[in-house]
Amino acid sequence: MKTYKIACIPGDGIGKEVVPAGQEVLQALAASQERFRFEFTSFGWGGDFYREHGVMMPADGLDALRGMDAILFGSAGDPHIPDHVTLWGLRLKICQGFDQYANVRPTRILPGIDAPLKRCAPADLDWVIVRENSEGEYAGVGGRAHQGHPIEVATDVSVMTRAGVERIMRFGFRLAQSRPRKLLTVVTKSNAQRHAMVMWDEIALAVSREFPDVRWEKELVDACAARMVTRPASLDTLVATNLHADILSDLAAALSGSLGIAPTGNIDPERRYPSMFEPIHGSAFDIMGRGLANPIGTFWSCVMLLEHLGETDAAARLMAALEAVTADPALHTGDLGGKARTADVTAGVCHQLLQR
Ligand SMILES: NC(=O)C1=CN([C@@H]2O[C@H](COP(=O)(O)OP(=O)(O)OC[C@H]3O[C@@H](n4cnc5c(N)ncnc54)[C@H](O)[C@@H]3O)[C@@H](O)[C@H]2O)C=CC1
Ligand SMILES: CC(=O)C(=O)O
Ligand SMILES: [K+]
Ligand SMILES: [Mn+2]
Repeated sequence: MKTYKIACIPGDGIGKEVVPAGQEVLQALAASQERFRFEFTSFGWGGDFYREHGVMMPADGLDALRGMDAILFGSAGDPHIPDHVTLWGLRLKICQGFDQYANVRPTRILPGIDAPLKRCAPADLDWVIVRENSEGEYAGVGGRAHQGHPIEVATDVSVMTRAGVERIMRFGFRLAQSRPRKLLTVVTKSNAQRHAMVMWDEIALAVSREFPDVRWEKELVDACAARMVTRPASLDTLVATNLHADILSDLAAALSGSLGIAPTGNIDPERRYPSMFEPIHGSAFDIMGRGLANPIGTFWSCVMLLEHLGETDAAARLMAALEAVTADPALHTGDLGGKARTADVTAGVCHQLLQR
């Protein structure tokens, strides 16, 4: 029997609630079959670690993760530490350190979920957003000088490289090609951003020639946001920059019912390093520590983790189990208008798995 080594990094806030829930569900899945087992290693990195050691994770933390088959992540973000310190000290350190350049964010309206768009049937919203995850607006390049003085200056420079854009475009086209509609929307802003985004468009055109069977189009990001609301069925696969896709994917999650359902994979497509799976939401300061967090986004991220490991049957079983749970309004958490707690939803999914 195979053993997969999984690193669990709950991080902060509701990450500490949803990652253990994800582990419980993966454990139930493993117990229900004979093909594989999991060996979990938990890392207590994040805000508490920062208070004790002055850093979000140890300097050699990446070495501890390097030999893992995958990483299950919660959230970086603590109410008492600046957000840029927590995010850069943990999540971005891992994403950049392991060059997880493709961030994949599927969105669907799951069974039983009351999504907010009145003219959008569940079948009308089935998207995957591919987010560039290594450079662009979150390259980390910039600086601040003369702090507090009237002449203070601060920059966050968006950096795009030909290599970085080519690889994410190729990933986006390949993903679009693997989906039934073979349709890719390249999100851009090349009217106002006249250098890097123009290169982005040119590279999209060049890479498109490698995929003659994929229909593709360009859409400016502002219009794309509107189109997600007015014509959701016209979209399928999207590729966008780090910042654009960050914002569009929270919108996508909300349009599908809640930020609490949406999953993501921070993928190294070349498999040089472990990939990292997490719900797209953050620490949710307003509900943390109370057992109210929706764990579905984490469970769906576990489905993506299993697909990445090549365990497609197990992934499909877990997806079916969590869809059976969303179909039952008695198992909806507060973000979905229900009264269930994290533990109820988790028990519900485990129960489904043991039945299947
Ligand atoms: N990948 C990561 O580590 C991320 C970290 N963050 C960090 O998290 C902190 C809080 O950020 P916010 O902007 O407030 O975003 P957030 O995603 O934590 O919360 C936004 C809203 O959605 C709700 N929500 C989110 N996930 C939920 C769930 N699973 N169940 C029920 N309700 C849920 C929250 O209660 C809140 O009202 C910040 O420090 C931010 O930097 C934010 C996003 C991603
Ligand atoms: C940090 C953040 O908002 C994200 O990873 O989506
Ligand atoms: K997260
Ligand atoms: Mn985000």
